[in-house]
Amino acid sequence: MIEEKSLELEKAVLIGIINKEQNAEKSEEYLDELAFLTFTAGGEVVKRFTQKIDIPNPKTFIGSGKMDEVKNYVETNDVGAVIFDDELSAAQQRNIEKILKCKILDRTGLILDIFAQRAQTSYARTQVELAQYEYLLPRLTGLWTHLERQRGGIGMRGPGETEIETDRRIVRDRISLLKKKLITIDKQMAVQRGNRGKLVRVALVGYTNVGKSTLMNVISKSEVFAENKLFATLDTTVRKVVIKNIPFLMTDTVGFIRKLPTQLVESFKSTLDEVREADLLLHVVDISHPNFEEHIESVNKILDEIDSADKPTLMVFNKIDSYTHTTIDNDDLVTEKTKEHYTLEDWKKTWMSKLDKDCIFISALNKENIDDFKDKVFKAVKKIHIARFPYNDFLYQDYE
Ligand SMILES: Nc1nc2c(ncn2[C@@H]2O[C@H](COP(=O)(O)OP(=O)(O)OP(=O)(O)O)[C@@H](O)[C@H]2O)c(=O)[nH]1
Ligand SMILES: [Mg+2]
Repeated sequence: MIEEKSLELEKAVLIGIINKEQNAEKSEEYLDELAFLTFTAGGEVVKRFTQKIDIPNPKTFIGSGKMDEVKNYVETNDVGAVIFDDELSAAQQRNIEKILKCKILDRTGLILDIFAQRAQTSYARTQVELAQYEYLLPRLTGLWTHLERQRGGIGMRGPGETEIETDRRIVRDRISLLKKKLITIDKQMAVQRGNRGKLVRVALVGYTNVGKSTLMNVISKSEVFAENKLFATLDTTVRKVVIKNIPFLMTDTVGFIRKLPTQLVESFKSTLDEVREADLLLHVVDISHPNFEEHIESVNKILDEIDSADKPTLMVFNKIDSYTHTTIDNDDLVTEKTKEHYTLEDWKKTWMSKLDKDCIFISALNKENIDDFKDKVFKAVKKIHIARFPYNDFLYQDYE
């Protein structure tokens, strides 16, 4: 496992940009998420910098004036890591490292670091390690190019070149070894999934930290680890659940995030197969999060990438207990009603008109509306169960 970029108890500075796609407010929200990621990785955010730029500087991402400002801060405040919200090229990362003389991470690197810290089973560790090497490979090339250029011309094929080649070869060998290892595990997992028989499979999906594991624990009386950090779950848990008289399988798995690194999506293929092979998705949403609609979009995008967007889906709006909204005074005739003024009832109406019965509002923590939730899951599972076991529907006589 490569863990050289661990952020344990480190002072960190965040850097984001403001441009046509993301205004100052959006940029701030993205940095909030980056701060939460940093906290999850064990770091402490001491300062944020933003810069208005449409086209990032190809050499240093941000402009030189801003870079001076950051450098000044980093030097006087003993900062250990500078974290960019956007993906840096290998060259940019190297250049910035030279200027700031501290650890430079981008969002992808940070997420990989969290996954590395949190992977428990050897299976999850193998998947993360593969993703880390895939991320490292192009950067390894970049790591050396400045030396190549310095040496220049004749004699360039000296030890530097050999070293890069050796390093690259080692990494490539490792990648192919890990891939082989994963193929073997994948096969075992596929057999395991096959052994589960024809039971209906339900998968909890959703953005990270929305309460999937908490809901799993409520429904299945299991004890999946849940906490207020991102990516608490990396491994998949499958439990047999019985509601009324139908048994089915419920899967809790890794949460999604905006711009989930492609390396991770690929190497977590087998974990995501649980989602791909599910008959029914429970898309859990944290309605108390100001960006929950964007979270839904990110999740849908990833579901689309893994060919699972068309599955029967129940939208589960969780954390209604902590939902808050801004109110407009009765005598205020100026303020326009926007989404931040929506009451929970407004949201219910909005989503019910969009999805009809395929949505439910609950609190997994306070067990609010859990009976209705179970009822909806039961009905959805029953529909699939009947289609699968057509001669077996006498089982449901009591529950028509
Ligand atoms: N207020 C409130 N908090 C909740 C509710 N459900 C879960 N939480 C909290 O939200 C946090 C995240 O819960 P998890 O169950 O770990 O979320 P998850 O979706 O499994 O997260 P990952 O595994 O990291 O993707 C924990 O601190 C929970 O206690 C809820 O209904 N209301
Ligand atoms: Mg979880």
